Amino acid sequence: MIHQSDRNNLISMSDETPAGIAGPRISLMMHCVAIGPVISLTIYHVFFGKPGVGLALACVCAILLFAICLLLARPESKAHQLIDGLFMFISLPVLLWSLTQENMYGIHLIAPSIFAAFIVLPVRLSSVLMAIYTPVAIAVYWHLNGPEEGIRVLFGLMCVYFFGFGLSHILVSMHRDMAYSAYIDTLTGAYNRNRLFDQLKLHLQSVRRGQSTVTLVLLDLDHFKAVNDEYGHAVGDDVLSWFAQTLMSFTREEDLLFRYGGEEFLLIIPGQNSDDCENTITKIRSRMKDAETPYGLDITFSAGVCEAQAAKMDLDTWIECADQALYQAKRDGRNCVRSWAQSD
Ligand SMILES: Nc1nc2c(ncn2[C@@H]2O[C@H](COP(=O)(O)OP(=O)(O)OP(=O)(O)O)[C@@H](O)[C@H]2O)c(=O)[nH]1
Repeated sequence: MIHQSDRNNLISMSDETPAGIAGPRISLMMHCVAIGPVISLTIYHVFFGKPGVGLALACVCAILLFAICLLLARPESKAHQLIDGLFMFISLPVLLWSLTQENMYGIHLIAPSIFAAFIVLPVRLSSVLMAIYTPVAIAVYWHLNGPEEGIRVLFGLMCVYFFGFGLSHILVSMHRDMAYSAYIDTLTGAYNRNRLFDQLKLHLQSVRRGQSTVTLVLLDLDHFKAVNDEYGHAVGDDVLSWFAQTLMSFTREEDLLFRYGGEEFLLIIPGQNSDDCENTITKIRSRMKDAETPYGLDITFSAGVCEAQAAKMDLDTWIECADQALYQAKRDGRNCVRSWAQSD
């Protein structure tokens, strides 16, 4: 089982926007369609007051500027969200203010702007912001036009609010679930190989920059075939699941566990060198020995440890060296840990 905080970090729903998960091109189109009319109306009110060629040009320029800003910022980056936020925080009050003006120019754009906020802002932010903005817009309109008109707008805007709220949550949670099942091995709860190479690359880069020490551990259950043969595949599955979960409960938040193969797991342990790691695995082994195992089976594992060495290693050699150390542990009788430096 991977740590809860890490599951949450895998895809943080509160930071995601429906536009952002659609990919850069669709995202850009959705931003322009969603915010474009709101920008147009804002310029109209602030600079012109009545329609004309100047207004049209200003609107085109504003939307182009907006699109360029977004193109320069990576989707889902903080800069991207800042640009969205900035445009929404300028546009929404202007729309509200327009309700207090003669002819209430902005009334037709209040509903689209609420919807736009749900599409381009992070879900948590848009839910809170629009839960304040929608009643304020209704109250302003009600106050100026009386209860009969007010009730109509109330129904309309509340529908838009709940529709936008529901849609944005559905889209983002569907995306999160998809990303989750793409990264997590369902039997054990450990990460699967899809995420492994990205993480190894990131850690190797930080070692090369001299920023950290990272050690990789390959772990393999001993005589696991015998468990399957003697007790059946279902019991074997329970053992794998127990092993992964127990391992994760004995490691730190920043250690990442991957299911590397059938009964083979890989741990990335940042901040520990080879010796520290050997000690850690030895401690884990003795805690596991005392733990309650499924069906009271005697479960042991062998481990190969390899610290990343900036000058020498690429990804393949790093894993290969850990594999050699694991092979040595198996040759030395199993139920032990060997580090690559020793076995080399
Ligand atoms: N139940 C179950 N068994 C699996 C799974 N994946 C692989 N296996 C089994 O794991 C066993 C691995 O056997 P071996 O590679 O011979 O390893 P071992 O018996 O642990 O022997 P040593 O590693 O040398 O100690 C095979 O019997 C596979 O069928 C799985 O998802 N579930």
